[in-house]
Amino acid sequence: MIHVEGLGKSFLDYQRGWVSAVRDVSFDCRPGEVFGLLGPNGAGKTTTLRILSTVLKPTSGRAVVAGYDVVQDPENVRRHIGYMSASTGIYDRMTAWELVEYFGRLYGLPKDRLRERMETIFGWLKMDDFRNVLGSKMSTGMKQKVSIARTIVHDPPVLIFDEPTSGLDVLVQRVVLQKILELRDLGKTIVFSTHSMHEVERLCSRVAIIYRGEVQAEGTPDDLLKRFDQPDLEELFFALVESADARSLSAGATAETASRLPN
Ligand SMILES: Nc1ncnc2c1ncn2[C@@H]1O[C@H](COP(=O)(O)OP(=O)(O)OP(=O)(O)O)[C@@H](O)[C@H]1O
Repeated sequence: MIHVEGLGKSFLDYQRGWVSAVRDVSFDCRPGEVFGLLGPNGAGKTTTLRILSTVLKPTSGRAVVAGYDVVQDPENVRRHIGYMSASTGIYDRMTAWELVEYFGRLYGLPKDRLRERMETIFGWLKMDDFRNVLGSKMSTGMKQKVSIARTIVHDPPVLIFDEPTSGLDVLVQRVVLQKILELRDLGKTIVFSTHSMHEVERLCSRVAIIYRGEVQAEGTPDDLLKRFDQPDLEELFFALVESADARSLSAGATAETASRLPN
Protein backbone atom coordinates (compact mmCIF):
# COMPACT_ATOMS: atom_id res chain seq x y z
CA MET A 1 0.00 0.00 0.00
CA ILE A 2 3.01 2.31 0.59
CA HIS A 3 6.21 1.61 -1.30
CA VAL A 4 9.15 3.94 -0.86
CA GLU A 5 12.32 3.38 -2.84
CA GLY A 6 15.57 5.34 -2.64
CA LEU A 7 13.78 8.54 -1.72
CA GLY A 8 15.87 11.71 -1.50
CA LYS A 9 15.16 15.39 -0.99
CA SER A 10 17.53 18.37 -0.99
CA PHE A 11 16.68 21.96 -0.20
CA LEU A 12 18.56 25.07 -1.17
CA ASP A 13 18.85 26.89 2.14
CA TYR A 14 19.74 30.58 2.22
CA GLN A 15 22.26 30.17 5.05
CA ARG A 16 23.44 26.57 4.74
CA GLY A 17 23.55 26.09 0.98
CA TRP A 18 22.25 22.71 -0.26
CA VAL A 19 20.77 20.69 2.60
CA SER A 20 20.29 17.00 2.01
CA ALA A 21 17.24 16.43 4.24
CA VAL A 22 16.57 12.84 3.18
CA ARG A 23 18.82 10.36 1.40
CA ASP A 24 18.03 6.95 -0.03
CA VAL A 25 15.05 6.18 2.21
CA SER A 26 13.26 2.92 1.39
CA PHE A 27 10.48 1.02 3.15
CA ASP A 28 7.13 -0.66 2.65
CA CYS A 29 3.96 -0.55 4.71
CA ARG A 30 1.01 -2.88 4.21
CA PRO A 31 -2.69 -2.66 5.19
CA GLY A 32 -3.23 -3.44 8.87
CA GLU A 33 0.32 -2.32 9.69
CA VAL A 34 1.69 0.65 11.58
CA PHE A 35 5.08 1.70 10.27
CA GLY A 36 7.11 4.05 12.46
CA LEU A 37 9.72 6.58 11.48
CA LEU A 38 11.76 7.04 14.64
CA GLY A 39 14.29 9.84 14.78
CA PRO A 40 15.44 12.96 16.61
CA ASN A 41 14.72 16.56 15.55
CA GLY A 42 15.96 17.32 12.07
CA ALA A 43 16.36 13.64 11.11
CA GLY A 44 14.21 13.91 7.99
CA LYS A 45 10.90 12.46 9.23
CA THR A 46 8.66 15.38 8.29
CA THR A 47 10.31 15.74 4.88
CA THR A 48 9.66 12.04 4.16
CA LEU A 49 6.01 12.29 5.24
CA ARG A 50 5.51 15.49 3.23
CA ILE A 51 6.71 13.69 0.12
CA LEU A 52 4.31 10.80 0.80
CA SER A 53 1.43 13.23 1.17
CA THR A 54 2.45 15.09 -2.06
CA VAL A 55 3.20 18.40 -0.29
CA LEU A 56 6.83 18.11 -1.52
CA LYS A 57 8.31 16.52 -4.61
CA PRO A 58 11.26 14.19 -4.11
CA THR A 59 14.63 15.07 -5.62
CA SER A 60 15.33 11.39 -6.26
CA GLY A 61 13.75 7.97 -5.82
CA ARG A 62 10.04 7.26 -5.85
CA ALA A 63 7.06 6.62 -3.62
CA VAL A 64 3.84 4.81 -4.44
CA VAL A 65 0.89 5.36 -2.10
CA ALA A 66 -2.36 3.39 -2.42
CA GLY A 67 -1.18 2.32 -5.87
CA TYR A 68 -0.46 5.84 -7.15
CA ASP A 69 2.91 7.45 -7.75
CA VAL A 70 3.30 10.63 -5.69
CA VAL A 71 4.85 12.55 -8.59
CA GLN A 72 2.87 11.12 -11.54
CA ASP A 73 -0.53 11.00 -9.85
CA PRO A 74 -0.61 13.31 -6.82
CA GLU A 75 -4.37 13.94 -7.00
CA ASN A 76 -5.22 10.28 -6.65
CA VAL A 77 -2.71 9.96 -3.80
CA ARG A 78 -4.42 12.85 -1.98
CA ARG A 79 -7.82 11.23 -2.46
CA HIS A 80 -6.64 8.05 -0.74
CA ILE A 81 -4.75 9.47 2.23
CA GLY A 82 -5.42 11.30 5.45
CA TYR A 83 -2.45 13.46 6.42
CA MET A 84 -2.09 14.98 9.86
CA SER A 85 0.90 17.29 9.87
CA ALA A 86 2.68 18.37 13.04
CA SER A 87 1.24 21.85 12.53
CA THR A 88 -2.33 20.94 11.52
CA GLY A 89 -4.31 24.01 12.52
CA ILE A 90 -7.75 24.41 14.04
CA TYR A 91 -9.70 27.48 12.97
CA ASP A 92 -10.62 29.67 15.95
CA ARG A 93 -14.00 30.67 14.58
CA MET A 94 -15.34 27.25 13.65
CA THR A 95 -16.88 24.70 16.00
CA ALA A 96 -15.60 21.12 16.11
CA TRP A 97 -18.60 19.99 14.07
CA GLU A 98 -18.26 22.75 11.46
CA LEU A 99 -14.57 22.14 10.99
CA VAL A 100 -14.85 18.41 10.38
CA GLU A 101 -17.87 19.02 8.13
CA TYR A 102 -15.87 21.56 6.14
CA PHE A 103 -13.12 19.03 5.43
CA GLY A 104 -15.67 16.34 4.60
CA ARG A 105 -17.16 18.68 1.99
CA LEU A 106 -13.72 19.46 0.59
CA TYR A 107 -13.28 15.74 0.05
CA GLY A 108 -16.58 15.73 -1.83
CA LEU A 109 -18.58 13.48 0.53
CA PRO A 110 -22.30 13.57 -0.24
CA LYS A 111 -24.38 15.24 2.52
CA ASP A 112 -25.99 12.10 3.95
CA ARG A 113 -22.81 10.07 3.88
CA LEU A 114 -20.93 12.93 5.54
CA ARG A 115 -23.47 13.25 8.33
CA GLU A 116 -23.43 9.51 8.99
CA ARG A 117 -19.62 9.46 8.95
CA MET A 118 -19.43 12.42 11.34
CA GLU A 119 -21.84 10.83 13.81
CA THR A 120 -19.66 7.71 13.83
CA ILE A 121 -16.40 9.63 14.24
CA PHE A 122 -17.71 12.00 16.94
CA GLY A 123 -18.91 8.99 18.92
CA TRP A 124 -15.73 7.00 18.33
CA LEU A 125 -13.43 9.85 19.42
CA LYS A 126 -15.78 10.90 22.26
CA MET A 127 -16.22 14.37 20.81
CA ASP A 128 -19.97 14.72 21.27
CA ASP A 129 -19.69 16.93 24.34
CA PHE A 130 -17.74 19.57 22.43
CA ARG A 131 -19.46 19.48 19.06
CA ASN A 132 -20.39 23.13 19.37
CA VAL A 133 -17.23 24.46 21.01
CA LEU A 134 -15.29 27.01 18.96
CA GLY A 135 -11.66 26.32 18.06
CA SER A 136 -10.58 29.31 20.15
CA LYS A 137 -12.13 27.70 23.26
CA MET A 138 -10.81 24.15 22.80
CA SER A 139 -8.20 22.47 24.98
CA THR A 140 -5.13 20.97 23.28
CA GLY A 141 -6.66 17.51 23.64
CA MET A 142 -9.91 18.60 21.98
CA LYS A 143 -7.96 20.18 19.13
CA GLN A 144 -6.00 16.97 18.61
CA LYS A 145 -9.20 14.94 18.41
CA VAL A 146 -10.63 17.39 15.85
CA SER A 147 -7.40 17.07 13.84
CA ILE A 148 -7.74 13.29 13.85
CA ALA A 149 -11.42 13.54 12.90
CA ARG A 150 -10.71 15.78 9.92
CA THR A 151 -7.87 13.45 8.84
CA ILE A 152 -10.13 10.39 8.71
CA VAL A 153 -13.48 11.93 7.75
CA HIS A 154 -13.33 10.61 4.15
CA ASP A 155 -12.34 7.13 5.41
CA PRO A 156 -9.04 6.92 3.52
CA PRO A 157 -7.18 3.59 3.38
CA VAL A 158 -3.81 5.24 4.11
CA LEU A 159 -3.09 7.43 7.12
CA ILE A 160 0.01 9.55 7.61
CA PHE A 161 0.54 11.07 11.05
CA ASP A 162 3.45 13.42 11.74
CA GLU A 163 4.27 13.27 15.46
CA PRO A 164 0.60 12.90 16.45
CA THR A 165 1.29 12.91 20.21
CA SER A 166 3.77 15.77 20.33
CA GLY A 167 2.89 18.32 23.03
CA LEU A 168 0.01 16.26 24.48
CA ASP A 169 -0.39 15.24 28.11
CA VAL A 170 -0.19 11.54 28.95
CA LEU A 171 -3.95 11.06 29.03
CA VAL A 172 -4.53 12.44 25.54
CA GLN A 173 -1.41 10.67 24.26
CA ARG A 174 -2.90 7.40 25.42
CA VAL A 175 -6.19 8.07 23.63
CA VAL A 176 -4.37 8.98 20.40
CA LEU A 177 -2.22 5.83 20.50
CA GLN A 178 -5.28 3.69 21.24
CA LYS A 179 -7.15 5.22 18.29
CA ILE A 180 -4.22 4.58 15.96
CA LEU A 181 -4.29 0.92 17.02
CA GLU A 182 -8.02 0.75 16.37
CA LEU A 183 -7.52 2.26 12.91
CA ARG A 184 -4.84 -0.36 12.26
CA ASP A 185 -7.28 -3.08 13.28
CA LEU A 186 -9.73 -1.70 10.72
CA GLY A 187 -7.10 -2.52 8.09
CA LYS A 188 -5.70 0.95 7.51
CA THR A 189 -2.12 1.40 6.30
CA ILE A 190 -0.52 3.76 8.80
CA VAL A 191 2.81 5.59 8.78
CA PHE A 192 3.67 7.80 11.68
CA SER A 193 6.70 9.67 12.92
CA THR A 194 7.86 9.97 16.49
CA HIS A 195 10.88 10.40 18.67
CA SER A 196 9.42 8.18 21.36
CA MET A 197 10.76 4.62 21.66
CA HIS A 198 7.78 3.78 23.86
CA GLU A 199 5.36 4.65 21.05
CA VAL A 200 7.28 2.50 18.62
CA GLU A 201 7.17 -0.44 21.03
CA ARG A 202 3.47 0.06 21.58
CA LEU A 203 2.34 0.62 17.97
CA CYS A 204 4.72 -0.46 15.28
CA SER A 205 4.99 -3.73 13.46
CA ARG A 206 7.97 -2.25 11.60
CA VAL A 207 10.19 0.75 12.23
CA ALA A 208 12.86 2.72 10.39
CA ILE A 209 15.35 4.49 12.61
CA ILE A 210 16.20 7.66 10.75
CA TYR A 211 19.09 9.98 11.55
CA ARG A 212 20.95 12.60 9.51
CA GLY A 213 18.47 12.04 6.68
CA GLU A 214 19.28 8.34 6.33
CA VAL A 215 17.63 5.14 7.48
CA GLN A 216 20.15 3.64 9.88
CA ALA A 217 18.16 0.42 10.38
CA GLU A 218 14.76 -0.93 9.37
CA GLY A 219 12.74 -3.96 10.39
CA THR A 220 10.49 -5.30 13.13
CA PRO A 221 11.57 -4.06 16.58
CA ASP A 222 12.44 -7.65 17.64
CA ASP A 223 14.51 -8.34 14.52
CA LEU A 224 16.44 -5.11 14.98
CA LEU A 225 17.33 -5.90 18.59
CA LYS A 226 18.57 -9.33 17.54
CA ARG A 227 20.42 -8.07 14.47
CA PHE A 228 22.30 -5.38 16.38
CA ASP A 229 22.54 -7.37 19.60
CA GLN A 230 20.96 -4.67 21.75
CA PRO A 231 18.76 -5.16 24.85
CA ASP A 232 16.13 -2.53 24.01
CA LEU A 233 15.15 0.13 21.47
CA GLU A 234 16.73 2.94 23.45
CA GLU A 235 20.15 1.27 23.48
CA LEU A 236 19.78 0.40 19.81
CA PHE A 237 18.86 3.97 18.95
CA PHE A 238 21.91 5.45 20.73
CA ALA A 239 24.24 2.83 19.26
CA LEU A 240 23.05 3.68 15.73
CA VAL A 241 23.34 7.42 16.35
CA GLU A 242 26.89 7.04 17.71
CA SER A 243 27.97 4.92 14.79
CA ALA A 244 26.45 7.36 12.24
CA ASP A 245 28.22 10.28 13.98
CA ALA A 246 31.52 8.38 13.93
CA ARG A 247 31.11 7.60 10.21
CA SER A 248 30.32 11.23 9.44
CA LEU A 249 33.33 12.44 11.48
CA SER A 250 35.69 10.07 9.72
CA ALA A 251 34.26 11.00 6.28
CA GLY A 252 34.83 14.68 7.17
CA ALA A 253 38.41 13.98 8.27
CA THR A 254 39.14 12.02 5.07
CA ALA A 255 37.72 14.84 2.94
CA GLU A 256 39.81 17.38 4.83
CA THR A 257 43.00 15.34 4.41
CA ALA A 258 42.27 14.89 0.70
CA SER A 259 41.76 18.63 0.27
CA ARG A 260 45.21 19.26 1.76
CA LEU A 261 46.99 16.81 -0.55
CA PRO A 262 48.91 18.40 -3.43
CA ASN A 263 47.26 17.86 -6.85
N1 LIG B 1 12.14 23.95 3.41
C1 LIG B 1 13.35 23.67 3.88
N2 LIG B 1 14.43 24.42 3.56
C2 LIG B 1 15.66 24.12 4.01
N3 LIG B 1 15.94 23.10 4.85
C3 LIG B 1 14.90 22.33 5.23
C4 LIG B 1 13.56 22.57 4.78
N4 LIG B 1 12.74 21.62 5.33
C5 LIG B 1 13.53 20.83 6.11
N5 LIG B 1 14.82 21.25 6.04
C6 LIG B 1 15.97 20.64 6.71
O1 LIG B 1 15.96 19.26 6.46
C7 LIG B 1 16.38 18.53 7.60
C8 LIG B 1 15.31 17.52 7.98
O2 LIG B 1 14.17 18.23 8.46
P1 LIG B 1 12.79 17.52 8.87
O3 LIG B 1 11.82 18.60 9.24
O4 LIG B 1 12.39 16.57 7.81
O5 LIG B 1 13.22 16.71 10.17
P2 LIG B 1 12.33 15.99 11.28
O6 LIG B 1 12.94 14.65 11.50
O7 LIG B 1 10.90 16.01 10.90
O8 LIG B 1 12.59 16.88 12.55
P3 LIG B 1 11.55 17.58 13.57
O9 LIG B 1 11.18 16.52 14.54
O10 LIG B 1 12.40 18.66 14.16
O11 LIG B 1 10.41 18.10 12.75
C9 LIG B 1 16.70 19.55 8.67
O12 LIG B 1 18.08 19.85 8.61
C10 LIG B 1 15.87 20.75 8.23
O13 LIG B 1 16.46 21.96 8.69
